[in-house]
Amino acid sequence: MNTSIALLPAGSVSDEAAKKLFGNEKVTWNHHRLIADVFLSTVNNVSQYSIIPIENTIEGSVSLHMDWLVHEVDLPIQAEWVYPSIQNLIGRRSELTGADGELDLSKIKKVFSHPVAIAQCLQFLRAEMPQAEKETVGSTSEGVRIVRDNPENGWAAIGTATAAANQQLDVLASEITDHNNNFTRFLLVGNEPFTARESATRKTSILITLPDDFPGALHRVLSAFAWRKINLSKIESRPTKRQLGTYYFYIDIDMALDTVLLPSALEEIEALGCQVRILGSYPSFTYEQLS
Ligand SMILES: O=C(O)C(=O)Cc1ccccc1
Repeated sequence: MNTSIALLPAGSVSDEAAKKLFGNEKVTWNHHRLIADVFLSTVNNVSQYSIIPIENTIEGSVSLHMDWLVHEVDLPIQAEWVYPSIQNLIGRRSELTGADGELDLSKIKKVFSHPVAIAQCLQFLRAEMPQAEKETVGSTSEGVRIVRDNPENGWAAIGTATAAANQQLDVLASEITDHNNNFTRFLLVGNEPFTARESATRKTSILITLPDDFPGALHRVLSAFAWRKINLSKIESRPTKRQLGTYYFYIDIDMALDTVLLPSALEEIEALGCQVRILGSYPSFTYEQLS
């Protein structure tokens, strides 16, 4: 049977990244306009896995997606990998040329894209088309589709060169992100382990909620990892959504859950009165590993 995978629409960064992870595997792609539906497809057993962009070099964590992962669903992380986010300005050149026949970006009235893609290109937009309104949509490819369906409005989108080609639009400016070396970290979530590829690197993601009124609790949590020489690659606090000023900590650990020292570290943390939720223990792939 084919593996079925829910993800954002064809031509999105997620779509390109997904093809990199799955290579020549036989896969059925279930595309959705909204990330909520990408998650729900696996929750409802329509897909085996969902593909979630979770963090970006420029923008940091994608809060909406983190919130879905933590609060709305209970889908273990089965793999993570990184993929470059190369963004382009896309539209109809014929609609945006001046009397001299040159491309005139001051004719652009509105730019559509995913909020993370807009955030990656803010300086470019400010310098090149300060007049343009920005409108966020569910994915970069959705923005490109809207521009395709609405000619003669002076609209443009930020998206992949694949989306521009798919929708027969022009790349007006390529590689427009404000910083080079811009990568996005993707998660594969679902109930089945990912076995299509092997990686020597494994990671474990956990959520920790500290007990109330325990001065130094975070210090004690961190020292449970520190004295065992367990490396953490990320720690981020996010609101619990229950009361203003209460947080949980999202922690990525550079180690598989069954590595000797990790279970005892987590036991020590629970003994402090912390709640520990395991989000997954999974292989991690660099871009080079997938190329
Ligand atoms: O909208 C897309 O193309 C996505 O896959 C989400 C996204 C947007 C910007 C950078 C990385 C992922």
